[in-house]
Amino acid sequence: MLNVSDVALSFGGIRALDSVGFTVATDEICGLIGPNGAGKTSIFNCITRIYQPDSGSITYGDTDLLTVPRHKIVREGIARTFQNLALWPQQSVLENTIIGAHSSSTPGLLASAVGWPASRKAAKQVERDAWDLLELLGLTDLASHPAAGLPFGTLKRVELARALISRPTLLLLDEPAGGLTHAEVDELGDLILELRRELGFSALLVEHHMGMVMRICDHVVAMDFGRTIADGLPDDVKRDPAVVSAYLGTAA
Ligand SMILES: Nc1ncnc2c1ncn2[C@@H]1O[C@H](COP(=O)(O)OP(=O)(O)OP(=O)(O)O)[C@@H](O)[C@H]1O
Repeated sequence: MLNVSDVALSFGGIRALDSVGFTVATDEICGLIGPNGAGKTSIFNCITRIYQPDSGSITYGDTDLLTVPRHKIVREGIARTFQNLALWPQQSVLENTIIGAHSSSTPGLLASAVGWPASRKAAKQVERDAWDLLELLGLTDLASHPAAGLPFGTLKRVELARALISRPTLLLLDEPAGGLTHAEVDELGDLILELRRELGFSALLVEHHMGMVMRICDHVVAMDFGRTIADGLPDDVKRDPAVVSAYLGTAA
């Protein structure tokens, strides 16, 4: 499904990625782990077209993603969440969710502004989808609450709703457990598994929280110094000597 092959990327003299390769199969949750600076965010940014690799290939199904402009990546069925959340503080939970549809909905914003019937119909459908998602995420009661002032764990769920409104087939999750308490991390892990069951998608999960990675991932890829150093079942990758040594001698 997602196939990353031999990807290299440099920033001046810094080799951020140096031959990275892995695949994410349909309906699979794939964890991407590695110490700070290993290149995890850089590979995310290559997949979402923020960075252009120097060499290598990234395909999704039959599509060569390296030929897709950044603003059209959502139309390929790919959506992401952000480490530092990408929400509009003054907008409501419902509005923040609907915003995620605007890069993918047709007709677009211009047609909506003009008020074409087809666009009004599409807008109504998006709103219905948003309500369904809020229910699934336990956010219905907060639909009209501004994002500002909501607890961090709740904002993470709004961020998930914003990404899922475009009905992605591949969800890229950038450190979703960051800043959460242990109990919230467990809840989030359960929620991601439930969302996958209900909606059906593959996910690539960049995460430092090893407990979450081991619990919800079907498959784990480990990186260090811009290279893929291990790839396999979570328990096998956790015990891999190269992974243990990358985490400075402590078990990952
Ligand atoms: N825009 C940039 N300009 C220059 N160097 C960069 C840029 N982005 C990343 N790098 C460098 O590339 C390397 C890989 O960084 P990256 O952020 O991809 O690692 P990471 O595994 O996501 O780390 P972390 O877990 O800390 O988020 C690092 O040496 C980093 O300093």
